[in-house]
Amino acid sequence: MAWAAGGRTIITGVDLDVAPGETVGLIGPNGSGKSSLLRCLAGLRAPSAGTVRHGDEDIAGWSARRIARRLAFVEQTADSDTDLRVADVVALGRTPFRDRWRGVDRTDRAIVDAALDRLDLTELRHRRWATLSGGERQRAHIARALAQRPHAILLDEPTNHLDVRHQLELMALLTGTDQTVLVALHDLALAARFCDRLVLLHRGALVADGTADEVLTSARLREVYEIDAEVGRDALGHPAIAYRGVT
Ligand SMILES: Nc1ncnc2c1ncn2[C@@H]1O[C@H](COP(=O)(O)OP(=O)(O)OP(=O)(O)O)[C@@H](O)[C@H]1O
Repeated sequence: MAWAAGGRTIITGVDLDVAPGETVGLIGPNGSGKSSLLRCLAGLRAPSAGTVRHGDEDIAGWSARRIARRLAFVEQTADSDTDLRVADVVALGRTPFRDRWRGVDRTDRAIVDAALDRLDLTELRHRRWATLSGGERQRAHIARALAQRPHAILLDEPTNHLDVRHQLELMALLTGTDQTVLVALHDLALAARFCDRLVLLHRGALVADGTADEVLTSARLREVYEIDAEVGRDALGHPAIAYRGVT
């Protein structure tokens, strides 16, 4: 699949197959194409070559509602200018499943409550959006995505506003579901620890795809991120990267 914009090819020849239930970490430097690829996969951008398939079907021509019944997308700058309360924002995740004349029913409410609980937002459910911190908003957007009960969930840097506890909780939640997860992350150690598989983008191309040990090598970090780093394990045996500096 490829995607071009502004007279430039931004995603070039990416061939990516994600198995049901897999948690894939999408990594790569600033501008490598992670958000662009996620937008194509979410049906927000049409590929200039190739196809995006969900299951066996090409999603070209699918309505936004049909896509939202299959997959949820949490964008990086997913800020909403709204006066809604937290629970109402999360309930927006049920919109693709409601017909026009029916309000939120008991099933929807139970799904919203469960999503609020999983993101540690139950106490904030009545708070107005404008009063939330950045991390609380980020968690509410993720809860909204979970309320869609999607087959697949795409997340663009979902941990960038979260404190360490909420980062760990979110990653455990994402890897603990049977949903297919594709998550763009800048924190390589977090990606290595929690994802089944890492996909590395560089200048719009897929340059490595495999386990963390296969993808995160000193040589590749030097080549792609232009950093001098040592890849190893921390005292607990989790993946760790020691950064010496830039090359
Ligand atoms: N609509 C557009 N028109 C022109 N160029 C674009 C457009 N969208 C993205 N780009 C460019 O494509 C490249 C990839 O951008 P993208 O946002 O996908 O990168 P990224 O890997 O998500 O970066 P970051 O880590 O900084 O979020 C960048 O150079 C960006 O400026």
